[in-house]
Amino acid sequence: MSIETNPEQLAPDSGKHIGDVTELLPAVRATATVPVASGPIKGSTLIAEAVSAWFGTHKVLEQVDLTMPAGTVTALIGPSGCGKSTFLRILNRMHELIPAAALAGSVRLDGDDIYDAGHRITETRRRIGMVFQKPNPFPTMTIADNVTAGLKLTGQRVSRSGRDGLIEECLTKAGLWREVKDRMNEPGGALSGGQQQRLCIARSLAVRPDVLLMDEPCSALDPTSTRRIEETIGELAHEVTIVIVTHNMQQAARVSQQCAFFLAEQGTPGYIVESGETATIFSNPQDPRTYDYVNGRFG
Ligand SMILES: Nc1ncnc2c1ncn2[C@@H]1O[C@H](COP(=O)(O)OP(=O)(O)OP(=O)(O)O)[C@@H](O)[C@H]1O
Repeated sequence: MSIETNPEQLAPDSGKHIGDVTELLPAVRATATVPVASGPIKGSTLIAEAVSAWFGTHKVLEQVDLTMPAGTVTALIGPSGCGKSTFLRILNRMHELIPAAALAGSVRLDGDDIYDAGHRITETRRRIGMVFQKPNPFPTMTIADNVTAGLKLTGQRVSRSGRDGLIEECLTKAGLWREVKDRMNEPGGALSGGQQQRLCIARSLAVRPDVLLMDEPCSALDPTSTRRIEETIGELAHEVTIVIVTHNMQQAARVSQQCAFFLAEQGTPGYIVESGETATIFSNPQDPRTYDYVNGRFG
C-alpha cells in the first residue's frame, strides 16, 4: 500500500516550540503544579504494549510500551514528528481511519484489548474520548446541544428531565458552567477559543468516558485560557484517566504526574526513551537525551 497523503502536509510543524528554553528547568522547578481534586479514584487503566505503527511503508512508532494508570495525568512529550499524536490516536482507534495506516501490538483498557474483533469501535471511542488541538464545537448548534451531541452518536439516551442536569454537570466539570449558564441557547461558535475548548471537554464528558486523550489542547489558546484548561485537567484527574500531548514543558510539569519522552532519531521510528514520574523526568532523568530535551537543548 502506498502513502496517499501529500508529503508536504506531513512536514513537522516548525511553528511549535517548547517555550522559554533558556531558563526552562529552573522555571519548571519553580512552577506550582495544578491542584488535583481529591476523592476516590475512578477512570480506567490503559496499557499499551509493543505498539508499532506505519503509514504505508513508513514506520513511525517502534515497540512502545506505556501504562497509563487510572487517576493519573500522563504527559507525552518529545520533538515534533516523533509519533506522539499517532500514539494518542492509536489509543482510541482513530489511527485506523487514516488510509494506509497500520499498527501492531495491543492496547488494553482495564484488561480488555480494544482491538479485539469483539469490541465495537463506537463503544471504545465512547470510553476513550479525544479533545483536539483546535476547539471544534458545532458552531451553529446551541451550547446546550453541543454538550449532548455525542450521546446520539454513541447510541446513548437521556431523558428530557435528566438532560438539563447532565448539561450542568458536564459544564461544571469542564469549568464553564458559571460563564455560560445564562447563555444555553446561544451558538457554540459565539464563545471564546478557551470557552470553546472547555465546551468540547464538556461534550467529551457527557458520554461518561473512562479516559480522555488531549492532543495539545491549549496550543491555540491564550495564557489565561490555558491556565483555566489546566485547572480543569487537575479537577478531572480523579475521575477520568488523562493522556495529554504537549510541547510546553512547563505545562507538562504543572498538569501531569507521569511523563513519557518520545524521540525519533535520524529517520528512525519514534520510541519512548524514558517514562516515569514527572518530578523525576524533570529533575533527575536517567537518559541524557531526556535531560537535554526538558532543558530545551533540542526539539
Ligand atoms: N496521515 C499521515 N500520513 C502519513 N504520515 C503521517 C501521517 N500523520 C503523521 N505522519 C508521520 O508520522 C510521523 C509521526 O507524526 P506525529 O504527528 O504522530 O508526530 P508528533 O510527535 O505528534 O508531531 P507533532 O509534535 O509535530 O504534532 C511523522 O513522520 C509524520 O510525518
